[in-house]
Amino acid sequence: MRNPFERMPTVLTADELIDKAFRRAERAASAFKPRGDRVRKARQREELRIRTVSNVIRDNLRKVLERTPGLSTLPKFYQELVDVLVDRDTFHKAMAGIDWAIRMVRELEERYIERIRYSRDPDEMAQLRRQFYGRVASVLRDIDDRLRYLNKAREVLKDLPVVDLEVPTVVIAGHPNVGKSTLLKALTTAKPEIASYPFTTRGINVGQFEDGYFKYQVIDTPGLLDRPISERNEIEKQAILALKHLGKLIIYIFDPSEYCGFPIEEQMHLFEEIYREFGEFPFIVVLNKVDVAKEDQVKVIEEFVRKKGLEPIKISAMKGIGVEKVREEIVKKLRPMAQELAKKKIEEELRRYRADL
Ligand SMILES: Nc1nc2c(ncn2[C@@H]2O[C@H](COP(=O)(O)OP(=O)(O)OP(=O)(O)O)[C@@H](O)[C@H]2O)c(=O)[nH]1
Repeated sequence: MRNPFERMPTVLTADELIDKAFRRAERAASAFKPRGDRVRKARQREELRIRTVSNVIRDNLRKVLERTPGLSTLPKFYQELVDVLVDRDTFHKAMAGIDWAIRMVRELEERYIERIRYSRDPDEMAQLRRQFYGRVASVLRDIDDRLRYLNKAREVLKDLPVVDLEVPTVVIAGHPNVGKSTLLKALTTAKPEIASYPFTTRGINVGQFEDGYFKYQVIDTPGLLDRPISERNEIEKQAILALKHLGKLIIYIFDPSEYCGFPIEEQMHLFEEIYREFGEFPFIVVLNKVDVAKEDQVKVIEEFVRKKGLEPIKISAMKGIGVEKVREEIVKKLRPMAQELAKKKIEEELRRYRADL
């Protein structure tokens, strides 16, 4: 499980990169012991400065290009989130700007080295080298806006949630305090990992369990599927939509006891919205806190859910009652997909293995 932007390096501003390269060049020049007459010595030293500046800058920029994934190669889930966070067009222009700068610096390096080689005057060589510095600095300043944009983008992108896209995933929905994280903890064996998620202050909880053959992932999304979608702004809506590329099954939790602080009516309303929004997905409906809920409260919701053609599962996530049933239901609904994903993975490995032979 990895964040695709995990390896993206910090992007220095033009001035930071210029400083770094010039300092490195001075250090190299002062440690260097050239041989030969005065003219030869001067030439070697200036060449070294130019090569060092060019190498430091190009290495640094190349690393940014190499370690930043192409946006269109990302899985759909990440693409949707990236679109919420950064402007693709600006992002691509910034990357193209870096590519241009690398080529320009290389070209200037060759041009000025050649001119220094033809010179026989140490003062002129120093002047040429200073000219080279000036030209390089101006190339970098030309792309300063783009470098700054990429660094800002990096800061938000490296916080994208880390989820396993190769494991069939269940997304838990329902009002705050209905028991979403308690159910996640009861369902999954591992301690849930907290992954950050754009536009939520609390991050999403991710846990996994196995049925003996395959793995399943359960995700609790505080702040996302716990209040009416109609109240969200466009950006939040898109962050919610991204979940469609991740989850393949929704567990909706009701709290008939109303201890969560939301009346049953309101919970039904939220259910309707989420059921409509995620209509293409299978749903498991859970009635939690049956240890404290009143019989008539449970009945009202049961009837409401049955009218939708769904059979609710009564549980107490806290006491572990009914949790096994929920797990069985998840497996029943997602197993074909788990099989399919496992098959694909094996085929992929086989293909790679054959290609290596
Ligand atoms: N009596 C009872 N209380 C429960 C049960 N499940 C959860 N709770 C309690 O309900 C409260 C809320 O549970 P959480 O699991 O934090 O709820 P949540 O939906 O994850 O809440 P948010 O993270 O705010 O969205 C906690 O105090 C739990 O102890 C249950 O089955 N019975």
